[in-house]
Amino acid sequence: MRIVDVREVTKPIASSIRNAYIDFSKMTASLVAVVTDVEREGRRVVGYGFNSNGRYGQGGLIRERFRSRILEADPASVLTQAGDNLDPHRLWAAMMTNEKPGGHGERSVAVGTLDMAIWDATAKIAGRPLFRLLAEQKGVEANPRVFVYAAGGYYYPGKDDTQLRAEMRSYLDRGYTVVKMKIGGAPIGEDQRRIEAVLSEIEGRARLAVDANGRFDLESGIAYAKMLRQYPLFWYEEVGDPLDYALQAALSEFYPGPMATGENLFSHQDARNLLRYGGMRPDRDWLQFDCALSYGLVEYLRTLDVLHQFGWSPSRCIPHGGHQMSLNIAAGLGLGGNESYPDLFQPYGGFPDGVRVEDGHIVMPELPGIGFEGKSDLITVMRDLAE
Ligand SMILES: O=C([O-])CC(=O)C(=O)O
Ligand SMILES: [Mg+2]
Repeated sequence: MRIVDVREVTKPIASSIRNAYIDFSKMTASLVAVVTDVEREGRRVVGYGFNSNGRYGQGGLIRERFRSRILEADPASVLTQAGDNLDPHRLWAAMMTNEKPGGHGERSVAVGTLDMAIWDATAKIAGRPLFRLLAEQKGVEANPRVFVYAAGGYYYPGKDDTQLRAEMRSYLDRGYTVVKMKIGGAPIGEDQRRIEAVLSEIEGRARLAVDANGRFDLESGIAYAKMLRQYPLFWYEEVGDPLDYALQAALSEFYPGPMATGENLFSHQDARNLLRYGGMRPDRDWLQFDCALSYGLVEYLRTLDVLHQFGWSPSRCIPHGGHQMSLNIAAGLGLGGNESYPDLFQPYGGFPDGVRVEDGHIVMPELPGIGFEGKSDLITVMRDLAE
């Protein structure tokens, strides 16, 4: 049993949307395939992965460093002890050979993308849905019913409050009970008007989260906190620079409601610093680390260990990214849910065909691997790469 090839292609996921920090006019993502020599049900097992929106494709790093480390590793050294499957932990160690600690930048995205494909292959070789495999490995009960919320509410040219309201209403009509919109990309008075427009549209049917995408310094973060705290928001997200833990800690003095952050922290060490120094409150705040940007599930398991040490429940995690990988982690390991972008980043985001959101939850189908084979538009693009 061995990995015979690793392929990467960088795909556009561009759109005209804008958050408080970046526009997505040139956004890309890496799609990767890990090709094995194993056959299951008459088909070669190929694991697939991709990175979440926001950090661009990582073809250069994957092709120049990580692909060759996987292919050059002694095949037996990256299998389980019994030799009956790939071992994602050993493959992770092979990928990270000769990498210095710290500086968790783009490299964590490249490794996270490959790690997704490795876990997909591993679960397919085991013939199980990944969430079942993860629950079994951890000795816990899987829960295939997962909370999901609808992220959108971006700024884009020509969009007014009427369109914003219609967008949010459409998420409610599709079964969501929590919706998210962007703030910090307009003057505070304008954002307040947008928030009130959305709140009056969804009143009684759903809750609203707002996301500043790390735009604010302490002073504007506090000004927004004072404005926002009069509304019953689901959360106030990524207020300041992701690595400015002192800012995050100071904010909690001005914002008693739930806050969320973590999508731009890319290692368990950074996550630990957030818990050590960021003043995050385990009874109400939310952690959004996204394995597809942060060295994958092997690293995410370390992050969950850190959470445990600091007295945090995995149910406080609702990852960024809207991909099926995090849905599997949520269902298998008891996370609080997952992000979803109902109208963006297709075909990568979303759910297998036929999965519907009901009362803010989906139910995972029993598909081997991550479940990409159940999403026809996605698996078509994937198979173009490697089958
Ligand atoms: O707009 C983005 O970069 C995505 C984002 O923050 C989110 O989904 O929370
Ligand atoms: Mg965000």
